[in-house]
Amino acid sequence: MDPDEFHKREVSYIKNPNDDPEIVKAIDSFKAMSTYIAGDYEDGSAFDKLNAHLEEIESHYQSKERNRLFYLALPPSVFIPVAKNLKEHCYIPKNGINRVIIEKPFGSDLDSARELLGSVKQYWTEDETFRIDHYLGKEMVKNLLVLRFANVALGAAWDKNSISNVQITFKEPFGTEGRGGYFDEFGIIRDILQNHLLQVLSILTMERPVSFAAEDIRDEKVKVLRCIPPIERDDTLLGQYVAANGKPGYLDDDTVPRNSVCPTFAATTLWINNPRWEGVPFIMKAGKALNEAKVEVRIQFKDVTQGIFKDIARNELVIRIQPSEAVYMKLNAKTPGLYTRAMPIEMDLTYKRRFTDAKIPEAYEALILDALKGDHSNFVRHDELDVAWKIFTPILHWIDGKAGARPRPVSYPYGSRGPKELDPFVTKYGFKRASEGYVWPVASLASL
Ligand SMILES: NC(=O)C1=CN([C@@H]2O[C@H](COP(=O)(O)OP(=O)(O)OC[C@H]3O[C@@H](n4cnc5c(N)ncnc54)[C@H](OP(=O)(O)O)[C@@H]3O)[C@@H](O)[C@H]2O)C=CC1
Ligand SMILES: O=C1O[C@H](COP(=O)(O)O)[C@@H](O)[C@H](O)[C@H]1O
Repeated sequence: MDPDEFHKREVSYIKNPNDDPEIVKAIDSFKAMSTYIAGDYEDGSAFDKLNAHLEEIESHYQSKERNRLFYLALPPSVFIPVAKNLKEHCYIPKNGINRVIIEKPFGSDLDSARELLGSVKQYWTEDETFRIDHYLGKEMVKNLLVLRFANVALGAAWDKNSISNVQITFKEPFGTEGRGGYFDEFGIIRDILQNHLLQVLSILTMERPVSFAAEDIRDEKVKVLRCIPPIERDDTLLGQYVAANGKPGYLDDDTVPRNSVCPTFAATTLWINNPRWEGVPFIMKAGKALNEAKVEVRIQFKDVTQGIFKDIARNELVIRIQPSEAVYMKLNAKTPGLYTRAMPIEMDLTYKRRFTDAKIPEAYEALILDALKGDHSNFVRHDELDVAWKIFTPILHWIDGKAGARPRPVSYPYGSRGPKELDPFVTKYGFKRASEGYVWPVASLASL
């Protein structure tokens, strides 16, 4: 492929470059040459092909000085050699800026992540390295910082005194669909919880950063993550989907090893040992082949003290990351009319209705632009990764069978909400379904 094609492919992530002079400047200052997608190199000849590519790029750009951004989405086996080759063949040593965006997996446990980090560091400095977690580019994840720190009302209730429990949920309505071979090595915890959901959790719970500077934000994220002890087995529920509703089970995927006990669903509760969050359960749950596509944060506030109101619904703040971004707060209000009766209502910010002409950027679009600008705020720092692996490694080793027999996930039908054990699991941590009897939108009061 003509190396200029790489640039086009990279820039094509940014949908409307001409809308904003800053974006045009950032793109012009970089000729991002290389988008290595894992799929391009998945066969055995991966390394040879990459070498050929690098030579091609090298000869094409030899005489031209330009800044360079490399995007590496590669299987671990070729990752380090490529990082090394890029440094040796394509690096601009003088008067140029070199940056490398790296995709997960960043290792598979604490030791392997440290080894990987160490190897990359031999060639690329922390300043040049952009570890991407595309959840950090999602509009609603970026909004967390503003919601939390630009609203005194929310800030005042953001702690153990007001909050009973928090759920961070990822649901996908499809299974591995022939990609089970890849998935089976990782499982749902490495695929979703250890990175995407933990990133959401850290922004949700960190203290206010001194400024919007990347290091100030990342310092606060690391600080709160360091307060989280490794996940306990008793705080974990693992599931695997089975055939139902005419859809195949996980083990029916030909690329999945027979009798695999890889979890395709996990719910796990994290605890934050600091004065703000002590005792508040943070339940992360993620699964494939579930009943819907949804990623949300559900913050459930405590019950009102008994007295004038009994059996009243709890307040809940829902931050829906996708699909259809929304923030809604469930409150109680008087039903209109002559009598005083409380009913749950919602204060609703649905983006499509409120921001009718807004263009919400794709996560990758926003992040690649950040990398072009050299802004690390929404990329994962090395110590953040280290502490994330500290939290998850013991439970992963248990699941991998490194601490005795491998745990067997409970089964759940394709297209369901998850294992039947899920509702007792979340109830154990104080979750009470606030929506029982909740009608939205309310068409008629008489129906209530
Ligand atoms: N802006 C908007 O679009 C707004 C929409 N609404 C709508 O109002 C309705 C109520 O809102 P909301 O509370 O968010 O949604 P739900 O009533 O679907 O409640 C969601 C919560 O209850 C759990 N849950 C769902 N079904 C069951 C079940 N059968 N048994 C036990 N637990 C269950 C879910 O768990 P899990 O996630 O694990 O399935 C989740 O924690 C929804 O239809 C929502 O779309 C309300 C306000 C604003
Ligand atoms: O990183 C991953 O994320 C996707 C889900 O991303 P989203 O932007 O569609 O929410 C998931 O399907 C994939 O398994 C995982 O590797």
